[in-house]
Amino acid sequence: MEGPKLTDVVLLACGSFNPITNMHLRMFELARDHLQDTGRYRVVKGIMSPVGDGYKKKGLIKGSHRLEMARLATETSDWITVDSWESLQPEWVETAKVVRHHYEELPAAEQNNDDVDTVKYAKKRRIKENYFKGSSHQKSKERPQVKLLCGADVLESFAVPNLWKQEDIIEILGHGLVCITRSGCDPHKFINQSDVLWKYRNNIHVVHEWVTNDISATHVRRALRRGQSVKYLLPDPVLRYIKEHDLYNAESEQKNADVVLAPLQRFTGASSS
Ligand SMILES: Nc1ncnc2c1ncn2[C@@H]1O[C@H](COP(=O)(O)OP(=O)(O)OP(=O)(O)O)[C@@H](O)[C@H]1O
Ligand SMILES: NC(=O)c1ccc[n+]([C@@H]2O[C@H](COP(=O)(O)O)[C@@H](O)[C@H]2O)c1
Ligand SMILES: [Zn+2]
Repeated sequence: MEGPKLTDVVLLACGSFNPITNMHLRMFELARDHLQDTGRYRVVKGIMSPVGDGYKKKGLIKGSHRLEMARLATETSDWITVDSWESLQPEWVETAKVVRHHYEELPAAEQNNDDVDTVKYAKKRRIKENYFKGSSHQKSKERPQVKLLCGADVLESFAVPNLWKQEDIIEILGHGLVCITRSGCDPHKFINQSDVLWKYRNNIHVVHEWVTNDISATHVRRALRRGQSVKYLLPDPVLRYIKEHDLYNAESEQKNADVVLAPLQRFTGASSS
């Protein structure tokens, strides 16, 4: 007897990943379990998309280093990949456009082998096999859904004036969003208080992280500046890479210190001081 038809989903996480931490990786595992536990979805792939340097966030180190650390961190995963498209764009790209890009590009990308720079070949083959195994879209040629994966702080940032365009929020919610709880945030309350989020509430999956994990990249950078240990907060190969290139110090934290964050610049017309 055939079970219910599963909807294929690709999870897309956008962020600074400055640097990538174990919690960024856990987010994918938590989200996949949650979606698959509903009995409605099959998660075929995870994509991590580090933001470009044009985002201008304080302390944001070069995209090439953040990409490489993300690649090192995901080497042992057979379903989480790293994509460089966003970080290679000359200017900061709205997250809605990143979701659209992956939604439009995915089937083509899966059918040719030209993204070997983002995933090593053997790993790419495993992901491709997984992607097509028993896949509903293989027969129907249906595109998988691309759902944005984020922490509750990003969801709550939707309310920050001039940070997000309303039409972008609607486009993202149309695709669907998976939100991981984070200390200090109450996504259910936030959804209840926002008319637009309430309208799309069935497309928002809130994943409760019971083993509260407060790792933040800010904490990791601060500890590194102070010469404190960050071992076990991020994968060993990432830590080795950070040390080898001396990536985080007082100087790197001052990057973009006097610059307005790109979305605020774009949506208010503000510029650097
Ligand atoms: N501990 C956590 N719990 C839940 N979500 C998290 C956690 N850490 C990061 N995220 C999520 O991961 C994504 C990428 O986040 P980001 O690169 O900003 O990491 P961060 O740890 O929040 O860094 P920073 O402290 O520099 O803001 C965001 O969606 C963010 O909400
Ligand atoms: N309007 C928008 O599309 C918008 C605004 C703010 C942040 N973002 C994205 O959210 C992510 C947030 O990252 P941080 O939490 O590291 O700032 C980044 O990928 C950034 O591009 C998007
Ligand atoms: Zn953050």
